[in-house]
Amino acid sequence: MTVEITEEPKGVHGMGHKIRRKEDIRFLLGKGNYVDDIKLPGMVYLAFVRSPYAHAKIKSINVEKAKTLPGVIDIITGKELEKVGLAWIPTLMGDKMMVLPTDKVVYQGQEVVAVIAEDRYKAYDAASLIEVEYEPLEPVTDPKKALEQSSPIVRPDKNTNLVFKWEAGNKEETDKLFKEADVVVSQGFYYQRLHVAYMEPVGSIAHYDPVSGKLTIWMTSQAPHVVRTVFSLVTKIPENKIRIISPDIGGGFGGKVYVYPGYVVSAHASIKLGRPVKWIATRSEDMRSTAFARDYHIHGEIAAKKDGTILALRIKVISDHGAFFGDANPSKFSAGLFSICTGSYDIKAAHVEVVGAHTNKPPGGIAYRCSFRVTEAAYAIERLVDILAHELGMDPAELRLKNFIPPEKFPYKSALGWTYDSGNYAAALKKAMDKIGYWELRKEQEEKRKRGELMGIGISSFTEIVGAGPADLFDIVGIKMFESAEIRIHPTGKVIARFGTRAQGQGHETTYAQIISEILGIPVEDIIIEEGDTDTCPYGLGTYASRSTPTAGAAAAVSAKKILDKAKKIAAHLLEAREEDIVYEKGRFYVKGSPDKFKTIQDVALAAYTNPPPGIEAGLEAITYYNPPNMTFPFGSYICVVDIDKGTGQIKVRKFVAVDDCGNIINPVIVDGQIMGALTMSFGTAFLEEIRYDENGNIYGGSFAEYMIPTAIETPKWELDKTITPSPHHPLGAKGVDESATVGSPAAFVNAVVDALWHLGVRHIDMPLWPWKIWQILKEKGAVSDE
Ligand code: PCD
Ligand SMILES: [Cu+]
Repeated sequence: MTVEITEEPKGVHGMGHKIRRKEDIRFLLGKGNYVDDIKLPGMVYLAFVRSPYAHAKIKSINVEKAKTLPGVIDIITGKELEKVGLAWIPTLMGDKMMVLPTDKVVYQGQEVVAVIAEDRYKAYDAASLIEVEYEPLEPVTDPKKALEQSSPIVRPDKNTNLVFKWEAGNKEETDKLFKEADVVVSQGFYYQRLHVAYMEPVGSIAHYDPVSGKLTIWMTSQAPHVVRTVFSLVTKIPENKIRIISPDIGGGFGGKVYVYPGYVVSAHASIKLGRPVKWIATRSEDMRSTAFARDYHIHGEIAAKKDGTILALRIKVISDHGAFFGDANPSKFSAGLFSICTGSYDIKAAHVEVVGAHTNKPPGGIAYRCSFRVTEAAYAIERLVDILAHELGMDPAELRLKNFIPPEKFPYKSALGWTYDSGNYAAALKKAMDKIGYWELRKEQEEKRKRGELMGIGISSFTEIVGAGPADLFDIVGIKMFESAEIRIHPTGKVIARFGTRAQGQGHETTYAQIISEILGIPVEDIIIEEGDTDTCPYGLGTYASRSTPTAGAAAAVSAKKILDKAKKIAAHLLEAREEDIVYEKGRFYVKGSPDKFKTIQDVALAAYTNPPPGIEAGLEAITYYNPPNMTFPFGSYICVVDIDKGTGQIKVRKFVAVDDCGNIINPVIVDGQIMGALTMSFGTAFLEEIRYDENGNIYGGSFAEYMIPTAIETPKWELDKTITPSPHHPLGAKGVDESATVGSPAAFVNAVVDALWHLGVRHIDMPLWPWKIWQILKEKGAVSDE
């Protein structure tokens, strides 16, 4: 089935309707309920002393002055946590991480001592009075150096900086094809370290009730259930005595999957003091110490025939994980889903090798809008394909069209082992080319080049992989990656539905309601969606990696269908007919042949409680734990046009067309909003953002003064379009979409800039493409104009 997109809601507002987000009223009126909005009686505040060094021994901690400051309640060190077994906790990747250090610090900005005081200001004042004596140690910030024999060792509990070695594919076959190839293109790329820079910094309020023994934690978490399980296992507090509530979240973008020391220390402090303890990171604390993204040193090679047929792909990566291996990947995938790097192309063989290293930097490596390292993969293949086209003197669009997996080959088994569910790559690229007027632009470029003007066109035809995932392949700390949906219809036909996911701005309150509405014919206004409370919601793995629609969306559809089955029986009873004779059409049941005499879903709901048929239990509800049979593979083609100023190196993105395909669409405005947001974020990646460290481990880019995120002023106009290739296995034919544009677009930007400069002998420039970098290159190539 293909869902039709409609402007005007048809009444019940099912799938494909451009309805406004239900949750926005609350946000627009300033009535959102974020962690920092919550104020409990008797609440106290926690602040951290943080390390100025990237690597240092802690010689002593003197808290005497701080203790005497009025309003200070308690001071907690790593030694205290060690006594209760909380100085270290497990990470989601099977590593462990320090909550507070006992002997040495391993990155700048690391939490060292916690202070609890009557208010936030007193807590920070007291923190500034704590004297920590350090003995600086030699740090290592370059992952390549970290892997050398002579490197300082980051971790006190390990004797190597090697985190893992991981490979996929067929090395022999790949090497053989490389030998037979007419052309081999190779290139190094550094995908820089980024911060997700959500609006709301991370935080928590822990509230331990000594009478009931229940620990409630409000937490900025994208995955509250998993965090509860881990907390229970670590603290030995029974899981039903821990309640984690993720209230409204001001953006997560992968950064809130991680478990931060503040969550753990606030919980410990609340248990110890018997009072609610609030911890909210400041903006710069958040930028400096919470999970980063990317930091991949990629070396890629692609082998092809003279006519442009791609044969094989070989990629080696060194990934920088900082002090702890804190990615939130499924446990079998040390390098996430990087093995999607064969992209949209029919490539015979491929081999990938990823080596992870510890450095004296904050941990993380979370999926920042990347579905587990898919961003890095798409960037690598889309840059390589573009370089190959330029090297062969072929048009980059034509080279892509020649090598795309053809529609008839789906389901397609990739050289690195994924089974792509559906796709039509040529259709998306051709649509983008038509929309932007590709061939005219190429002509314009040629003419401009003759006049010495710099104009570039960049394409990216990416394939995403989202919807983790089939439970036999995917787990987080051993918990299988299913997803849940519980739908309950009250006697008056009003609905509450609860999920194991947790939106951070994606609009689930609207789209999940649309899915239920689509199947049960109940108006969206009558459906309340609840997420993020582990006491009330069914167990789920959370929202990240664009998995909610593929998994929870599917679970909602299955639950709604279960309800429909029961509703039919009740309708048959009410209409005094046989169940086989009942016809169902969006919210109405009637006996075959007499559509005028019908019962509505609301009539049925009432009867479910007041007049259930004999032998059928009362109530109308269903729950599903959905295990997806496969991932979904959204895709798209993006084309970017840039003009470069020869005097300043300034780049202007003149035009950007994005054609996306996420299968059937639940809410077209939400999907477009998501794509525009993700394009804007990647515009920041390509042109502005980077977190860097010097060799002493000092951070650059640790505040918004140095870390430039795009504002409305720099952001180009995005022109969007769609093709629709439904997923064959998803009950609604939908695929995830949220990360597509961050996955797909960085290569389009860089390809456009390099395309403008290729004739000057430029093959690659690492992001961010700052004007001074471009200007320096122009100067080197003798192309700067003095005008
Ligand atoms: N076909 C289709 C698909 C989809 N949709 C829609 O859209 C949305 C989305 O979805 P998805 O794709 O499934 O996704 P999710 O899961 O929900 O989400 C997640 C994502 O999401 C994004 N987006 C956003 N937004 C906002 N506002 N905020 C935030 O935070 C955020 N984040 C980001 C990220 S980063 Mo990661 O975590 O890194 O992994 S991942 C991610 C929702 O509402 C839904 O329903 C529709 O409609 N249709
Ligand atoms: Cu992601």
